Amino acid sequence: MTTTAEQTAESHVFEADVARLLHMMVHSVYSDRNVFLRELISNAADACEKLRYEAIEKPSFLGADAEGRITLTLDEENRQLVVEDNGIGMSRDEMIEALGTIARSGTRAFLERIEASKAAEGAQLIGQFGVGFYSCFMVAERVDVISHRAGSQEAWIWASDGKGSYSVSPANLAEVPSRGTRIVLHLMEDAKQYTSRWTVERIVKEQSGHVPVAIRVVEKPGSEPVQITDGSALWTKSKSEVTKEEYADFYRGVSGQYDEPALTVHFRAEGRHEYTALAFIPGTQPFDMLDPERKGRMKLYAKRVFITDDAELLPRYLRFVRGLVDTADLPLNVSREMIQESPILMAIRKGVTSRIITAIEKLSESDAEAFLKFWENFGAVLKEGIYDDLERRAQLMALARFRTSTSGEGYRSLAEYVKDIKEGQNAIYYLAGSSLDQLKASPQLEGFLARGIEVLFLTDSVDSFWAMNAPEFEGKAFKSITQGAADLAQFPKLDRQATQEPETGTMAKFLAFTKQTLADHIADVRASDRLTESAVCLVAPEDGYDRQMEKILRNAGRLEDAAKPILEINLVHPLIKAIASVEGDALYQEDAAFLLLDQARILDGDRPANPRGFAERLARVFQRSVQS
Ligand SMILES: Nc1ncnc2c1ncn2[C@@H]1O[C@H](COP(=O)(O)OP(=O)(O)OP(=O)(O)O)[C@@H](O)[C@H]1O
Repeated sequence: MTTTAEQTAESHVFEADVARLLHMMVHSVYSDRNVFLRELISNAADACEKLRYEAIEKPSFLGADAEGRITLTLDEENRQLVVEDNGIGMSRDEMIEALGTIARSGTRAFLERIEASKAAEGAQLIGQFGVGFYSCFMVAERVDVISHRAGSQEAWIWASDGKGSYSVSPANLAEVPSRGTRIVLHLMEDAKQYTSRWTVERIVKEQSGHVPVAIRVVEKPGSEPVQITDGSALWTKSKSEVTKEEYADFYRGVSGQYDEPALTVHFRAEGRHEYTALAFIPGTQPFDMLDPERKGRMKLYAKRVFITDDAELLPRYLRFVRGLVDTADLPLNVSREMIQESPILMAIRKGVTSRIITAIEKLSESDAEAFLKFWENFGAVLKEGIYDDLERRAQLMALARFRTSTSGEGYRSLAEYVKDIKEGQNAIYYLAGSSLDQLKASPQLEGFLARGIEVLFLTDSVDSFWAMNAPEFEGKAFKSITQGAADLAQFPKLDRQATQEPETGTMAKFLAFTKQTLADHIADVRASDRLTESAVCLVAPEDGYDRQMEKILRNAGRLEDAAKPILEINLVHPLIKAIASVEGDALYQEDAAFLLLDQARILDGDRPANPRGFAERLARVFQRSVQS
């Protein structure tokens, strides 16, 4: 650094989330420190690829130095490791943006989860997050980033000890690379092994052997560079030439995850469109998978030139897939915006989607255990396709697995449901809600359990949407058991003794009284055949939304006035019989009617509509029961 540069160094404070991430990294729960090298190499390779892309429009960016290159210089004496690339480089503003903030969505939620977790689980979470540039502070007590953006007449030095602030100062052009980024790691005492050629070479080959840019090592300052990987792109090889380990290494590089892929799909399409796709389904769930803002991360290459990772190469319901597509059909000088609308890309998207779904289908047939693990990780996202992708709806429904009233700890497919369906049953019954325990305790379920009729338990928020829209599976419509009439009378109860005919006269009067009393709150009161143990429950009217869908829409502020529900009453329940038999005490019966309604609300996980009124009525009824 020159004297002038030091004088003009500005100090900046890290954004709060960066400071938290750095703190965690340094006091680290994360034990595999080697990953910092992969993160830096991956950024360097991305920078080389971005340069190739920008140079299509501005060939002068390449000058006489066209080939992308990453150089690792080891300096044992000064305990330094330098990672240098001749890629696109960063301007001052880009540096401040990229190395002082975290742009990724879901970061705050991630940090909270990790801070609340135990050490071992935390380590795993960090792995899933993809620690990025900041991971170098696991091994370095100080980091200098010297960067020269292609085409710019300025270069900048970013420096930090990772403890809360960093400085940015202009660099002397004569002392910096003509283009690209040099990252100098001043290694901690206990990280000096990263100046050993043997160690570094081993880690690089293991973690980054297939990045598409050649990597060289300079054993000590002044030595000749030795190339250790050739930058040949793995996806251009044929499947038989690639080992499982090579695929796994490549997957880790492209996904930023540290696990094994659950499924690898690698193929070359020929004919109308020519392209190669290499796609992976991760073995574990990324921490931000359900984040609706989360983008897909399939990279698009054109003849091995990286174009963008923003090309929507897959439908949203496959956003957990990682990988790339390389095509010879796109002209390199096409703009990113035009790429989005290109018919070639649409054809590729269709082709890759089909191959991935077919691979998932094959997995479901060949390895039930692996498939269920996949389903537990990604089923909730894949199900969005049942709603979104009409063309593949039937295929996706066939893949779907569910907890049901008869599945126990296991899962059931819709085909299994239909195979075991009761004689005369025309619907696939479902119950939607936010937790399995709550669903299992639902009063609406009782009559179905008593008759041995299977009910799907739907706990993902996307479920209510597709279940309402999916017309049918193998000729059976989907029907929510919290909506409309249950029509269960035609199915005998498993335990026939339980049924008792209610006394119609008194009960009819009681039903009519309740209906009149609660008229402002409910659409109807009727005798229920879906209840066996509970006294009451609420269901939604036949047309409109079911109870869960109403809740989702209301919580999202998208439903002003929910339809009035229907109160169903179990006429053989001792409580109902007792209340109905108290004739001539209108105030008591009115209190009881309101309390029954509130009880049904509570059973649905809601609160009494008027807590004060509820408390007063409850007090009166208690008092009466003690006095009488
Ligand atoms: N060698 C480099 N050359 C140019 N830009 C770089 C370089 N290293 C980092 N950057 C910039 O810094 C940003 C932050 O890097 P970081 O590794 O933290 O996250 P990322 O690469 O965006 O995300 P991920 O690690 O999940 O892929 C990069 O997106 C890039 O813009």
